[in-house]
Amino acid sequence: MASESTQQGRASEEPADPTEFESALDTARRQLARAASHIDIDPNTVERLNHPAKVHEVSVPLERDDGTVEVFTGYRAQHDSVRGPYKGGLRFHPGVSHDECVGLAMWMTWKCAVLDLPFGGAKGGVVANPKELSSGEEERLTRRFTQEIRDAIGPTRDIPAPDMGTNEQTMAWIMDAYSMQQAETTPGVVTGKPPVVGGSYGRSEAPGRSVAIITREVCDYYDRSLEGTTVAVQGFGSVGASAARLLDDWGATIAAVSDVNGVVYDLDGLDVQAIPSHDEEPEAVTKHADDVLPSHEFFELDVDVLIPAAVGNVITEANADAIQASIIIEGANGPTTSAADTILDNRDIPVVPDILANAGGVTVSYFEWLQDINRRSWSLERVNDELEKEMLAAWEEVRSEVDERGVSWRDAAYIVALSRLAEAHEARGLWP
Ligand SMILES: NC(=O)C1=CN([C@@H]2O[C@H](COP(=O)(O)OP(=O)(O)OC[C@H]3O[C@@H](n4cnc5c(N)ncnc54)[C@H](OP(=O)(O)O)[C@@H]3O)[C@@H](O)[C@H]2O)C=CC1
Ligand SMILES: O=C(O)CCC(=O)C(=O)O
Repeated sequence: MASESTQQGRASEEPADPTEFESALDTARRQLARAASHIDIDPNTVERLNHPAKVHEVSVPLERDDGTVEVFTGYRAQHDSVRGPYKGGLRFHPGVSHDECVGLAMWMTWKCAVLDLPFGGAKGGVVANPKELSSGEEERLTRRFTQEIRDAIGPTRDIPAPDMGTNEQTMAWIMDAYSMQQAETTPGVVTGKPPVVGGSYGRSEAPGRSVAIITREVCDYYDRSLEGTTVAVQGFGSVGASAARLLDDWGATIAAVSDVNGVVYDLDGLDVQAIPSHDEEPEAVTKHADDVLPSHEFFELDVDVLIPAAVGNVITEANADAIQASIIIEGANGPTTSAADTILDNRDIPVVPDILANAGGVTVSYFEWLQDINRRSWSLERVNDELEKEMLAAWEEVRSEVDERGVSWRDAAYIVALSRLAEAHEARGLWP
């Protein structure tokens, strides 16, 4: 039984009204509360999981190319480490905030647990728009941020990785800055590095590959062949472009892709292999297109599968009723608000959650960490084979919860994750 003071603490942490703006933290807390109600879990463990273990907030001074100094804010939220070192990406984006990092760190905890990886959850970032920084400024910002969080990270403590606005190059700078501070080369401090400095083959495509694998399995589950299935993918970055290209390879028709400026749509199929990804050329989806639909029309497209793979909070109660697709696969983290989740549930539109669908990124990060520890490089074929096995194992666990309990895909994934976390907390004896 929780003490009165804990219950008071809980009440004060209630997420805001779901019809108002919902932060990643609000969504993550609502999802946790809902999933916990399906299983027999100690309320003290749930209360612990409702809060991050630590949030580091740092000021990051940057000397701009013109000699002026601007101070940016950076965060590293560490949610839970009961199953292993903290793990999760770093974002460079103007929308980064304390609460966003905490919500995203919670999702990392569940994601690692769904995949049964020996990691906990973290997330961080810098409140900055990389499109407004020169390459030199981006490098100085990254190195200084690394210096500010150096005591919080490390190969057995907390291992960052890429997320929106960061990439292999960012990770190489972090590895170099950290290694210089430690006076020894430490590849295991970050994952998602270029293979030439200890990165894993296949890491940058891995989250998109897992989205494609799960889309294939979900289509099969609902007796739908990928051949003839039309798919719309929002965002053409590390996640969206790889998912779209693989699904195209596997016979699906990619009818729409989008970037920050809008949507490109052709029901007969787009040549997604020829469109540069965000990393190759930002905003290339719309830059070279003749007809561009406004961004909000993405959710009303007449396609079979929607894959939001850009930013969070895009499927809301304002557009959930207008969705025509019959399956949603979450490529981005937190694209669906709680209110939208309820609407889609009532409309019998399955939403396959981020913590399963895009988990290929952190899974290959785990492979990279193992390769760094062992100083051995795996071939691309081995990485992709092992990823396929891990994703299918997680898919089977989640699918059987859906079949046995009749719960949503999100609740099923949470049940798998929470059961593992509860057992680990109990085994370590951290809780009464
Ligand atoms: N990278 C990773 O390893 C993983 C990332 N994720 C999640 O996937 C999502 C995308 O990340 P990632 O692919 O790495 O990001 P990238 O930075 O590689 O690409 C982001 C893409 O989204 C587009 N975009 C940005 N803002 C908007 C918007 N408001 N509306 C529509 N499109 C937009 C960008 O367009 P433009 O080119 O015009 O800027 C770009 O195509 C995030 O939620 C991230 O947390 C999840 C698992 C792993
Ligand atoms: O690879 C990782 O460690 C984390 C990737 C990530 O940030 C995510 O899955 O959201």
